[in-house]
Amino acid sequence: MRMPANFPQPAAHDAAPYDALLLYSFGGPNKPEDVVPFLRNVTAGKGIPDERLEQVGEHYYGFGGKSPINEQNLALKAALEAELAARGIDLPVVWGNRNWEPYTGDALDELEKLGAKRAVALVTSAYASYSGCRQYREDLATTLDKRGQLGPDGSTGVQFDKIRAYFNHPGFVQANIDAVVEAYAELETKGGSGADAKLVFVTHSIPDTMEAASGVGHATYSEQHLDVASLVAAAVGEQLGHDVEWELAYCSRSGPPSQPWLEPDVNDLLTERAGAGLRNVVLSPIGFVSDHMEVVYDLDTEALATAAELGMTAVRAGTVGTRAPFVQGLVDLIVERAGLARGEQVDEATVGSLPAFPSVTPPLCCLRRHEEPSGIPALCSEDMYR
Ligand SMILES: CC1=C(CCC(=O)O)c2cc3nc(cc4[nH]c(cc5[nH]c(cc1n2)c(C)c5CCC(=O)O)c(CCC(=O)O)c4C)C(CCC(=O)O)=C3C
Ligand SMILES: [Fe+2]
Repeated sequence: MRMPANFPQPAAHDAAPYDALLLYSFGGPNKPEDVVPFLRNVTAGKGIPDERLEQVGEHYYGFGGKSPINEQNLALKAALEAELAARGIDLPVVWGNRNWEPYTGDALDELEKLGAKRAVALVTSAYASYSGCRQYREDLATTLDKRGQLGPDGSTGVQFDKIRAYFNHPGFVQANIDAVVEAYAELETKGGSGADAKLVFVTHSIPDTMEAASGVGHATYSEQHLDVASLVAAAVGEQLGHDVEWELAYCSRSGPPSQPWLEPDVNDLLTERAGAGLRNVVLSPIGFVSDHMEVVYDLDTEALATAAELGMTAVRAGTVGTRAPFVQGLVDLIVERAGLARGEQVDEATVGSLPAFPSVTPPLCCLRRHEEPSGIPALCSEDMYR
């Protein structure tokens, strides 16, 4: 499939009816004392074994107790502000996180200070699953509820809409293509051979139950990744002038060993392929929008060490971060969502074989487990209790 060199740029638009943008992320610790309370926030009631938590804590301590995620979100916020300003769109950007400061509630305080009545939310997760979709929508509803701002009909202090899952938006895909092409060049400078390299896409593993539940009303989490992967591999192959063999692998599994999660783990895949003679690898972290802890630890520290032990030449491609096609694409998505909110016909740009995902999610969309409504309300859906 051919990717457009320049995906279409809409004319400058108003973002009405929105009066603010919520940049909504995961959060991460800023210093060693934050690590344990942060992990408690993340894992509240999720049955992650203590062993795993200690391990994950060590990953953070190895980086001075500080995750790169907060600075990256500030950089994304600045890039979004610059792109909005360049298009003449007056939309203040407010940042909030599910698991660390500034918390969702801090963002709601700020939105109130701005006098915002209707905000559009952008979550820093490109794919739809419980972790990247409903969990954010539940957190928003729960936080409003605690403030007495969630009415039984879903009416809220500030009203929220959300941009759709953007894994198949041309901006996100183009930014990944650019990053992978650069990684192939880097592989050559390290003495590797791009023509012999395998392109290994990597994303966050999730439990099989969460994968199954991610497919209500749309393709599942892994199917979304496979679509992006095949597009990126084909476009990279075209630019490099040779076929690119690729596979999808997973990282950052947690949970008890008895619980099945998506596989293969990236380290296991590398080990197996090395046995079959593979010597050159490009890792492309398509599952992550920036270089946060999973990327700098699970890939740069662990997977690259595995590759080195196996005698491979390996490089890790960049994440989309603040690359221009990605940031421009996000602003296109905000403009698109505003058009939908105004009841206009809009062009929902996509690439690949999957349709644009719904921005108002259908009932039972992206539950943690199949067909088990959690009883937790979730915003930006057709039915907030399902
Ligand atoms: C799909 C997915 C994304 C990608 C989408 C997205 O980007 O949002 C993501 C992102 C992130 N996950 C993060 C951190 C953690 N995730 C954990 C645990 C879990 N993640 C899960 C899934 C995902 N997680 C799941 C199914 C669990 C099991 C518990 C549960 O069912 O919820 C745990 C607990 C310990 C552990 O088990 O690892 C931690 C510390 C950070 C912050 C990193 C930083 O600080 O830089 C980020 C961005
Ligand atoms: Fe996670």
